[in-house]
Amino acid sequence: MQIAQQLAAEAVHQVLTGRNLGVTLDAMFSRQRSLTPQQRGMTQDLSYGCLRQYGQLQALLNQLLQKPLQDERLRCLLLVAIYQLQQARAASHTIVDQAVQASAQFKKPWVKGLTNAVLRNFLRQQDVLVKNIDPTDDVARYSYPQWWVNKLRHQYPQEWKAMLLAGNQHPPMTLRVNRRHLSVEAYSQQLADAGIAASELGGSAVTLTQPIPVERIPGFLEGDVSVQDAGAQWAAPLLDLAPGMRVLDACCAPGGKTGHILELADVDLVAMDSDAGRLRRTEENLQRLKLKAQLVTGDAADASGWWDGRPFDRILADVPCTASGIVRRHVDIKWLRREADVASFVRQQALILPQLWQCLAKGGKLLYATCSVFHEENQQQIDRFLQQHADAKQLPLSQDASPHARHGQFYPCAAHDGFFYALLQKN
Ligand SMILES: C[S@@+](CC[C@H](N)C(=O)[O-])C[C@H]1O[C@@H](n2cnc3c(N)ncnc32)[C@H](O)[C@@H]1O
Repeated sequence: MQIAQQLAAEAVHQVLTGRNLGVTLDAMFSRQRSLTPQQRGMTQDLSYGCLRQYGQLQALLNQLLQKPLQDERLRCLLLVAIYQLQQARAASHTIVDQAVQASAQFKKPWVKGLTNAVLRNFLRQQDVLVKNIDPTDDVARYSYPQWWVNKLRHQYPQEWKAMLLAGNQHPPMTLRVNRRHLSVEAYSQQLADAGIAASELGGSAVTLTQPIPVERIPGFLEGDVSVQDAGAQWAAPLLDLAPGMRVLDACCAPGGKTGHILELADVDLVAMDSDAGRLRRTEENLQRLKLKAQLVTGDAADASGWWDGRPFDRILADVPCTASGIVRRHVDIKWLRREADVASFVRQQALILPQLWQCLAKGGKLLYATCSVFHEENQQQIDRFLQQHADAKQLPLSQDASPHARHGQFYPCAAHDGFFYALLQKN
């Protein structure tokens, strides 16, 4: 699987130069049409794994080098190979040989020798190298940027470590059963009949013990289920929907929560997003679920461009955010985000929220949602909004869905990603 090692190294390099991992892999796979599903799967596993542990891998590699490498692509190849050696899923000599051969592409006389020496030294000294990692080096210890560790340590003096570690786990595959089609119990039975181990998480959520390709999920193509993290599945029930309501799903794409809203109640739904491409994915999702909404392309920060003036009874504001709560699914976010991005998302959210508020009917409810764990985007944003809007009050959340939630902040844990929900009512 030399090709997977090389492609993963290239994908890691692309992420470290600022590109999104999913987009990078999609582009790679569409260029390399001859790859087998196994090769694609392995490329994905290696690039996700390497970025998940990047801080630690980097600290290990640095101990093995006498001076920093100038060639970033070579550095990424070594990081991927060290990750593979740590995982020990293939014979170590094969991993080393593949990396040595791959390093020939760098066309420098010393490079094969260096690759061979670094990786063989790693194998010989692995345990000592791990022990020698400086315990005060947070980046190496937790594999997050320093500013991220500092922020969480400051904002969550009790929980920060558990939150960082939860973000480094492999995410489970969780499904949402379309209860318009069948009950959770009936679907669990279908899974059991198909020999797929799973457990019910409450509400409409069922987690598979082992992730499987979507095409193999029973009833997926028929719209019986969708893939959605359990934390994201709280949004639609929190909206407290009733048939006939006029509902706005703002920042809806790719439509995970849009489908859930329509599964729960016969509402008149407007689903809007500024990204026309992502909105098409919302449309495809609704087609699969056989549900209908009015899809609108528009800027949530400027309601004059898309709102017809008729107030909404319910609004879901699933605003753009740092996505700091979902890093176990999107490992690249840890390395793509910069500290200054937090303030920039806070500014966007602060523009969107009052615009959506004016579209809400008196007595109506707006659910503000992020998939972030940073306070600035969450309760601090809401506190500022409440100070500026005398007609708004924050309601307690009716659902106590998770033992890992407090005051609307759902902490990332084994069962769900990190989310924040604030339910506001207009007086
Ligand atoms: C967190 S994602 C939404 C996820 C979606 N609600 C779901 O459950 O599948 C945020 C979305 O906000 C959209 N967005 C960002 N800025 C926006 C704006 N100013 N107006 C409308 N949509 C925006 C992005 O295109 C993105 O689709």
